[in-house]
Amino acid sequence: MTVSPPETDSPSSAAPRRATMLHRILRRPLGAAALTLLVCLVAAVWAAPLVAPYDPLAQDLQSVFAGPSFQHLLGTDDLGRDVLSRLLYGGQVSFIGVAYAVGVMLLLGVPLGLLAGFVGGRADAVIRSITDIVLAIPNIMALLVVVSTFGQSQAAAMVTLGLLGAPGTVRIVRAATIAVRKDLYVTAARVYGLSTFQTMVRHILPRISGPIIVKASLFAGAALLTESSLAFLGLGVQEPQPTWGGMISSASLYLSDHSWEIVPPGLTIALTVLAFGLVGDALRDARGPVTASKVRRRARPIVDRGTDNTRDLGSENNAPLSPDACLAVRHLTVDFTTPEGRRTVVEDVGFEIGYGETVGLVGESGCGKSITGRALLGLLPAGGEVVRGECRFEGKDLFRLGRAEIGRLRGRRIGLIAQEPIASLDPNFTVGNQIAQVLRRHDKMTRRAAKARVVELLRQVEMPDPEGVARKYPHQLSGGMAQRVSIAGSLAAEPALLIADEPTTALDVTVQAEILKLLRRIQQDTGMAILLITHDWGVVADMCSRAIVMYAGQVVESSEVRTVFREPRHPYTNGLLLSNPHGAQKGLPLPAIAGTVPAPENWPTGCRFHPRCHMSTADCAAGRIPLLEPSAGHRTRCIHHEDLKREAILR
Ligand SMILES: Nc1ncnc2c1ncn2[C@@H]1O[C@H](COP(=O)(O)OP(=O)(O)OP(=O)(O)O)[C@@H](O)[C@H]1O
Repeated sequence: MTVSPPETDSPSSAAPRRATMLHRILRRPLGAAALTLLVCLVAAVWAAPLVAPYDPLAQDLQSVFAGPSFQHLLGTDDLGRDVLSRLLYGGQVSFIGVAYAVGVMLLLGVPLGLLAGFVGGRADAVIRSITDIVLAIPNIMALLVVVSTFGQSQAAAMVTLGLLGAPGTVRIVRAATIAVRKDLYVTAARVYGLSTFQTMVRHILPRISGPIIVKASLFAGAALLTESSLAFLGLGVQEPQPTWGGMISSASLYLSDHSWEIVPPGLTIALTVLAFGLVGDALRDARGPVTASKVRRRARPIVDRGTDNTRDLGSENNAPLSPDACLAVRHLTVDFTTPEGRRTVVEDVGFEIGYGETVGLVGESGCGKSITGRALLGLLPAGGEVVRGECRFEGKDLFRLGRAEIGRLRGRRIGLIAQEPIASLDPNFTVGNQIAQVLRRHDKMTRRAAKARVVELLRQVEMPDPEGVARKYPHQLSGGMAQRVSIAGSLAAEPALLIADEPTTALDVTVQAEILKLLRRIQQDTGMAILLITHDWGVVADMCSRAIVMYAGQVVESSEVRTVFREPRHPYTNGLLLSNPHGAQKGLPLPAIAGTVPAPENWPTGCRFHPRCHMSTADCAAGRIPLLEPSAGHRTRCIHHEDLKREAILR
C-alpha cells in the first residue's frame, strides 16, 4: 500500500495552494523579475495622475531634446514634454488596448475550443470551418479597414485583433481538450451526473490552463506590438495624446541627431513584451501538473462463495425481459467508426442482474468488457455507437434515453467505480469538494449540509480521519484511500446499480480484500446490484453469484459461479481457469492459452475462439455458433461442450 504523506492541510486548502504558486514563481529568478517589472509597470501606469512628475501635454520649448536629468529623469521630447510622464500616461492606452484584445481572444477562443474538443461531432466541424475562414483573413488589412471605418478607434482595432486571434486559441484549447477528455476523472465526472458545461468548466479548464496561460501571455505581447505599430503609423489615438507607438514615431523623425529620445519608449515596449512572455511561462510552470501515484497490479486468492439465482438471458434469447431485474440487457451491439471503416466490437450481448446481486463480466483484455459497461452508462468513446439492443433499468430503456435523461440517471441511480482510483479523481480539487459537488448536483444541498454528508460518506466507507481526508487532494492519498473516496463518491446519491470496472486491479492484495469486503457490506446495507468487470477469477469467486465470460465481443459462457468453476462448458473459460495464477501448482509452469484475442477486424468466422482452441474441428469454422443451454441457466457458445465435460471427467 502506498503510504500517504503526512497531513499538512489547513482548514482552507485553496489558500496554501495559491501561496505555493506565488512562491514557486518567485523562486524562478527570471519569472520573479518579469512579474515584478510587470506589476510595477502596471501600477505606475494606473497611478499615472499621482506619480507622473509633469502634465504629459505640457510643453517647454526652452528645453527640447534634453537628456536624462534630475528634473526630467528620462529627458524631454521635441516639444520639451517630459518623456517619463508621457510614457506613464501612454501606457494606459497600451495596457487598455492589450486588455481588450486578450479579453476578446480568451472570451471567444476558450469556450469555442472547449466545445469543439469536448463535444466533437457537428459542433467541432462547424467551429473548425469558422476558425479556418477567420485564419485566412490577413490581420493587418482587417485592422486598417476597421480603423478607417471606425474613425481611428483604438478600441475597435484591439477588439478586432482579439477576434482575429481567437481561432489560434480555439485550436490550442481544442487540441488540449481532446488530449484530456478521455481521462478517467473526466469520465468519472460525467458518471457522477455533471452536465457538459460543468464538466468542461470544473474538470477540463483547470487541466488545460497551462497552454491557455502561455497563449494569452504571448498574445498580450503581440497585441502590445500591434497597438504600438498602429500608433506609430498614426492610426488609433492621435497626437498630442501620448502613446508608446506615437512616441517612437515622433522620436524616429529626429533619430540621427537625438537618438536618446527613442530609447525610453522602445526599451519599455521591448521589456514589457518580454515580461509578458516570461510571466506566462512562469505561471504555467508554477501551476505544474499534479501527478497521481503509480498503480500496481496484484492477484488475490480464490474463495468460492456459492451461488444464487441471477439469470443470464444471453444473446439470441428472446424471452421477455424480467420485470424484477434491476438491469436487463438484451442484444447489445456496439459499432465503432474508425478511419479504417466501421466495425462491430461488442455483439449481441445479454444478461440480467437482480437487486442485491453481483454479476461478474470476465475475459481477457480486448474482449469487450469495458465497452459493454460504458455502453450501459451512455459513455462510449468517440466513434462508438449502440446500434442494436435494449437495456431496461428501473422501467426505462437506457439506450433510448436522451443525453439529458441519461445524464440525470448517471451518478444518481447508476454509479461507476473505475480501475485507477487516483486517475478518476480530479487533481485540482480536494476530495471533499469533489464528493460535495456530486451531492449538490443531485440533492441541491447547501454547502454546509453537503460538507457534513461528505464526512458521513467517508465514514461509511470506513475512512480513518474522514474530516482530514476531505481536505486532501487526490495525490495525497494512497491507492486504497483513493478507491474508498471513489466508492464514497459513487455512493453519494445511493445508486441502485454500481458498475465496477476492475475496481481492485490497481491495489495490492490486502487493500483489495478490504475494498471487496467494503463493497459487500455496502451492498448488504443498500441492496444495490453490481456489475463487476474483471479478469480476476479470485475476485469473481469472492464477490459474484454469476459469471459471464466474454470473448471477442461475444458472451461465450454464462452460469452460476460455482458451476462455471466446477464444470466449464467452453474451452475458453476452461483455458482461463487453468491459466489462473491462484490455481497454479508449485513447480509446474502455468498453462496459458496460446495466441491472443483477435482485433475486431480479424474475428474469424464461426467460433471466434477456434484458432486458439485445442478441440476445434471443421464445424467450428463453418458458420455461426448458437448459444446453447446444456443445463438450466448454464449457457455456452461451444458445439463441443459435451466433449469438454468428458475431457474434464477423464482428467
Ligand atoms: N475508442 C475505440 N475505438 C475503436 N475501437 C475501440 C475503442 N475502444 C475500444 N475499442 C475496441 O473494442 C474492443 C473491446 O475493448 P474493451 O476495452 O471493451 O476490452 P476489455 O475487455 O474491457 O479490455 P481491458 O480489460 O483491457 O479494458 C477492443 O477490441 C478494442 O479494440
